[in-house]
Amino acid sequence: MPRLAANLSMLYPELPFLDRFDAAARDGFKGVEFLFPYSFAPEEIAARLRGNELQQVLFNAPPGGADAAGFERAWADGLRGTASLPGSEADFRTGVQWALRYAEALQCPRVHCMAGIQAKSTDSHTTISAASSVYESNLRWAAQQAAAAGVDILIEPINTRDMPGFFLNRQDQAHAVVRAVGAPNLKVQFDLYHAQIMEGDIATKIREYLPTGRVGHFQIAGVPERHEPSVGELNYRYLLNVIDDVAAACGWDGWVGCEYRPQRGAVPNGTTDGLGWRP
Ligand SMILES: O=C(O)[C@@H](O)C(=O)CO
Ligand SMILES: [Mg+2]
Repeated sequence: MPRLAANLSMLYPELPFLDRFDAAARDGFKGVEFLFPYSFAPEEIAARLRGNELQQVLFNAPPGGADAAGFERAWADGLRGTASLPGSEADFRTGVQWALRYAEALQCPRVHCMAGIQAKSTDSHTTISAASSVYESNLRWAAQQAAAAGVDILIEPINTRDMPGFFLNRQDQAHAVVRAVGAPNLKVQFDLYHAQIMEGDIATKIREYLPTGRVGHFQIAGVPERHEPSVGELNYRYLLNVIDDVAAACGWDGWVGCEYRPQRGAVPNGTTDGLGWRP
């Protein structure tokens, strides 16, 4: 079975963030991921990882803004990354620099840079081509900065129902960007939940894309409610087996993030009680 990481932004919602590391370790997870660490000192998080013998496998660069308070405000204001936003290049670079400092402190090998939500425009062709060119040049710069630290930069296609206007929505679009940028440490974060909503045919896409070496990470959740993978229309056992088989054949050695909202919500032990789906 692929290695499963607990997503601490979504799992254990009944606990304060720092206590979620202890809970994940108690539940047998060896890896964790989350969206943003910036409200906490890197040393505080590193201590939780060390104390629980957990690996940090992924987190996100800031969604926008220029400092820790600004990052929180940006998310609350609806910013979902700046990588494809013309005019936000300075915030993008500041965010990547913050992320790489945390990645070093947490010994985390992957940072996800969200593409961002495009402003509505009457001239959509010009908007898309300006966004594409900013996106590629920002990602090229980020990948260069991250290479020196041994970190992969990830991009994630996200479904337009949850994030209307988000720039990156499909696997083929993401792989085309990675090919165009041409940096070996720029990879795709293949979230099966978003992919099922946008395009389906998930097993075929795993078989198509994983052997390319361009997939850096997977995430799973049930569709459409984003609860436990066992709830909903995806056959997650079959899909985890497909990942396992293809990974063994091509030597892929990554993680699958459990990025779902527990069906029982924020009740005590709701996440733990819902973990029976794990193989
Ligand atoms: O799928 C998601 O929502 C996350 O992986 C993310 O990074 C943005 O919210
Ligand atoms: Mg995801």
